[in-house]
Amino acid sequence: MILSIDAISKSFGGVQALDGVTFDVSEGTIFGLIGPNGAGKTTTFNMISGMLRPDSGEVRFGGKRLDKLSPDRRAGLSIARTFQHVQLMPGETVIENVMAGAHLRGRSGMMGAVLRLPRQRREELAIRQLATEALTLVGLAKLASREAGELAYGQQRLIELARALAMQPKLLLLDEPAAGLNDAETEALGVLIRRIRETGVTILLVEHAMTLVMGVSDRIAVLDFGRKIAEGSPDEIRRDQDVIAAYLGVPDDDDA
Ligand SMILES: Nc1ncnc2c1ncn2[C@@H]1O[C@H](COP(=O)(O)OP(=O)(O)OP(=O)(O)O)[C@@H](O)[C@H]1O
Repeated sequence: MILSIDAISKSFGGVQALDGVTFDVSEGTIFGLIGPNGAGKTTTFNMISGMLRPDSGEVRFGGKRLDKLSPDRRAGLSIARTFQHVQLMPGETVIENVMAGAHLRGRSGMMGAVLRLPRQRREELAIRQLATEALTLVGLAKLASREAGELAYGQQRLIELARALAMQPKLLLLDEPAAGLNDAETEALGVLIRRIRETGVTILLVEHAMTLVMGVSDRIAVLDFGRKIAEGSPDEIRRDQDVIAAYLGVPDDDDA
């Protein structure tokens, strides 16, 4: 298992956002995390990306405890994420935005900049190359020198995705990547997400667009009121009575 979520719980004041959620993600697969509004998807996502720590439970990546690591140590791990809302530098070119992702993993620090210029030049070229490959994968290579802020919204989301890919992640966390996209763009995104998996990247997908999740995920976990109510293949999830009830808003009589 590349990622193991083991009995994580989290409350915010009086709200139990997560209550003992457990699931495992196998390497090289696409794992969908779904659930109605307020189910705890973002909270789970933020615990994997390191923005939040669980009150209890463990998050392990490649066997290492993520929930114990400082933000600095996490930065060295091969986990990249995209955001629900586009976070680009609109005045910079497309490729500069993507290179900003790769820069995070560049090894020349301040001293390197002063003492080893040639090496830094080499790194710069390598980063540019990584960024170009990422842009090619998402289909934006031709727009590399355009200003990011000038592109259409759907393309800006792809720049974000390319920036995450330029980090060469083993695990890619996608937070509602289809938000704001039209049907054709969402379909194209599905093809792209599968293509990214083919390069060996493991993907965790939090998404409301059901057709996308059902179409690309190898496995899906469903959260409702902070608990996992189902896990399985897209077909199993589609037929699951608890899942159907949760989405239809049928009152939960579990605690009878
Ligand atoms: N920082 C916070 N402070 C207080 N309550 C929070 C905080 N973050 C989340 N919550 C609450 O925790 C619960 C789970 O929220 P979360 O955002 O994880 O759900 P979600 O499944 O991502 O929902 P959505 O689909 O609407 O984004 C909700 O009741 C939410 O109001």
